[in-house]
Parts: sequence; structure tokens; C-alpha cells
Amino acid sequence: MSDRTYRIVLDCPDRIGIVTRVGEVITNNGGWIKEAAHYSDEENNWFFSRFEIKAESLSFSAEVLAQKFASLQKEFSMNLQVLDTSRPKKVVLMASKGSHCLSDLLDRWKSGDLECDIPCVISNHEDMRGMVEWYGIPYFCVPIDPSNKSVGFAEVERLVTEHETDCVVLARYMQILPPSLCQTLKHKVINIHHSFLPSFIGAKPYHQAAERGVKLIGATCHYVTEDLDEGPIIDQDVVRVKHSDKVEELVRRGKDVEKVVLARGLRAHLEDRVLVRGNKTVVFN
Ligand SMILES: Nc1nc2c(c(=O)[nH]1)N[C@@H](CN(C=O)c1ccc(C(=O)N[C@@H](CCC(=O)O)C(=O)O)cc1)CN2
Repeated sequence: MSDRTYRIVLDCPDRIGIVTRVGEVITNNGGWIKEAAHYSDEENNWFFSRFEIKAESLSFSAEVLAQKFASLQKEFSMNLQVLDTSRPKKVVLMASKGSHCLSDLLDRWKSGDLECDIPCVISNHEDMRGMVEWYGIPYFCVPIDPSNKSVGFAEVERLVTEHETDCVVLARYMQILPPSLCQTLKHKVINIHHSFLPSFIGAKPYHQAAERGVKLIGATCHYVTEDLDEGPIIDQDVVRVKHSDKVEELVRRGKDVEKVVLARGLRAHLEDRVLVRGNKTVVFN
């Protein structure tokens, strides 16, 4: 028996009857609902929903299923997508000189923990080439010239397009993406910021934290926007630190949190459990 699944994710102005009407479209076509989750944001009068359907219970493709919702979408002013789990998402990883997040994601991918394709890794340095090519993944070094960043980012965009990328992950990639790239890849670029946002935005957050004398440090996985480290948050976590911990200890302890939070956030994205509205997310379990 195939576990191929169609995922329906939607959001719309809240009203009575949304789940019933969506369910009718599914069941009237013989669809078998495996899982469903819903959230009513009463403060903003907005509704979010996610269904998983046994693909084998339907005699047509995800594209055709999406078409069957066309009239409902119009009636309910619905944003709706239908995803087919048989086509793994193409995820391009980007890194600079830090290896901990990149190596963690590559290992999780290799072990099958992260169900996606990784068509290539892009970096602005050569340092990670050996590790990445050990996994049999193409590596592209695209230096970013501080005096003319547009040339490098044009090449990044070309590579992302050429590899039909569904998602870009900044695994401690230490360059600020230009607004044009953020717009082109809206809600498709995931970053791990090494602080518990909104604290310590920008460069060197562990140094900022050490200077502030915090008792908790953390990491934040978020979608990338042109507003640095202020995009919709997907996942976060923290770890305690002591007054006697120097910044080197904060960096050491922080790396473990960064890896876990980035992997958890990416998995939520890959499983289509993250819905974005404005600068906030709904993340279904
Ligand atoms: N458009 C965006 N780009 C990036 C974001 C983002 O939210 N929006 N997140 C950063 C990640 N990051 C912290 O997590 C970060 C990376 C780099 C810098 C920075 O000041 N970089 C300098 C260059 C530093 C160097 O050359 O080593 C710069 O870009 O001028 C701040 C924060 C990733 N990109």
C-alpha cells in the first residue's frame, strides 16, 4: 500500500462551514482523509487548515484536485495549495565558513531523516567543498565582492533557478540577501539566527548576549525577508548559560541549539506544516 499523500493547505477569512465545504469536495471525489488540523485566529478573523489525503483514494493528480477547489476558493477568498508528497522538495543549502549547521543537515539528509532532494550547496567560501562533495552533492563557490555584491547574488539566483529550487536554507550563511532575491524567493528561504529573536538581531549575537549578561541563549529559525532577522518565525529554542560562561562557551552551547532548531524548522516546512500570514506563522504539529 502506498503512503503517497496529497496535502491541502489553506487559509481564508474565518466563517462557519469552511471545514465542511472543504471536506465535501474531498469526500465527493472519494478522497480518504488521513489527518486534518485547523486553527481559527479569532483576533484577526482568519482561518488556517491542513488536510492529508490518501493519494490512492483519488483517481487523479494533485493538480486536478486543486482545480476541483477553484469555485470554493473564489467563494471563500481562500489561499489554497495542494502538494504531492511523491515529489520531494528541492532544497539548496547555503553556508559560509561555519560547518555545524551544514554538516548536521547533510547527515540528517543522508540518513533519510530529512526527506528532500539537495541539488547543490552554494557558499561564498571554499571551506565546505570537501565535506559537501563527500556526500556526492555539487558545490558552487560564489564569492560575494563587498564592493559589488550584485554580481555574486545574480549568480546565486541563477543557480537557484537552474536547480528548480523549492527551498533555500541559510545554514549560517553570513551574507545579507538583497531585497530582490528575498522577494523572488518569498517564504522559500529559511535562516537560522543564532539568538532567541527578537533579541540580538544582526551580526555576532553571542557577543551581544555575553555583553548583556543573559542567563538564556537561543536560536531562531525564520523565513528570510529584506528586514534582517525579522522574518516570520518558524521555530525557536533556548539553553541556560551561567555568569561564568565566556562568549566561547556561549558559542559552543549555542551550536547544539542552532542545529536542532534549524532541522526542526526545515522539517516543518518540508512537511507543509507552516502557514504564513503577515509576519507570523501557524505551525501545525
Ligand atoms: N535579507 C536577509 N539576509 C539574511 C538574513 C535575513 O534575515 N535577511 N539573515 C542572515 C543571517 N545572519 C544572522 O543570522 C546575518 C548574516 C550576516 C550579517 C552581516 O552583517 N553580514 C555582512 C558581511 C559579513 C562578512 O562578510 O563576513 C554583510 O552582509 O554585509 C548579519 C546577519 C543571512 N542573510
